[in-house]
Amino acid sequence: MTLLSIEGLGISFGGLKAVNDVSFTVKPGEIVSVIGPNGAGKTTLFNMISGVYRPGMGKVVLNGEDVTAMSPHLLARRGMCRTFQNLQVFQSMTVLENTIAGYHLQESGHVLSDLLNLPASRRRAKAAEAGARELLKRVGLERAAEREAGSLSYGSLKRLEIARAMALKPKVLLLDEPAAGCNAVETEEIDHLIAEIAASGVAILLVEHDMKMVMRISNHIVVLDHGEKIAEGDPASVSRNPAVIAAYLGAENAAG
Ligand SMILES: Nc1ncnc2c1ncn2[C@@H]1O[C@H](COP(=O)(O)OP(=O)(O)OP(=O)(O)O)[C@@H](O)[C@H]1O
Repeated sequence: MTLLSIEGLGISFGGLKAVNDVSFTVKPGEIVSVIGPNGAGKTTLFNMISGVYRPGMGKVVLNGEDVTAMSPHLLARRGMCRTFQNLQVFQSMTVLENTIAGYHLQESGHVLSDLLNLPASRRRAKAAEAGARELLKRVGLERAAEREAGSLSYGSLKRLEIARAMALKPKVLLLDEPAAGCNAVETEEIDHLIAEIAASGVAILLVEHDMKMVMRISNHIVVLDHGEKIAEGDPASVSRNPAVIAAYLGAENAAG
């Protein structure tokens, strides 16, 4: 069963086709990665899928519903959440407070009862805290709950960001470079976390530069070059695909 369907997505900036006619699907529990050389269009594609950019062409279909260009907030309510390449955690809040903030993104319409501190709002706050502690356990940060987020290692911050997105109980989780800036040990911890989240039935869509990680954890890989999808398949077939090898070598030669 397809959960997320990307159908012919494209966008141009000025005359440049940053992404052109890209299609693929993601199933529950599957880890799909989007790779490609610098400037291939990965971030732009992610931004279209997650409602940050309005596509010039094509559709994003989530659970059978056309959600193209829907705001990130509405997408989250329908079960699609994302993390960002640059960490979006609140550095001066505790790890627990940051995770609880994830829960509040989900809610609206409770402002008055929260201001008046009514019983229902106290119940919600308690439930959010219990849920947040549970999530922190899942990402291995339960013992850091009361620490200021700013004092965490980079790898822990990345895991905190995943915990915060998980507070929204996503069916699809979009991860933008979850291992960027992490050392080998931290990357492996994030590997395990992503695999565990996928095993629980969440569909994962990943943009990541760490090729070893991509090859280790992906079920399916979509390769972009100059905005076009040039290949897709399992890690083994993609890594020996001549078009993929040429794209990466071409990018290396251009850089060198
Ligand atoms: N807002 C924008 N306005 C104009 N051009 C843009 C914009 N965003 C991206 N581009 C261009 O679109 C192309 C694709 O960029 P994008 O950042 O999506 O690539 P990428 O694969 O994510 O690259 P990287 O691996 O370096 O992050 C590039 O040529 C880039 O310069």
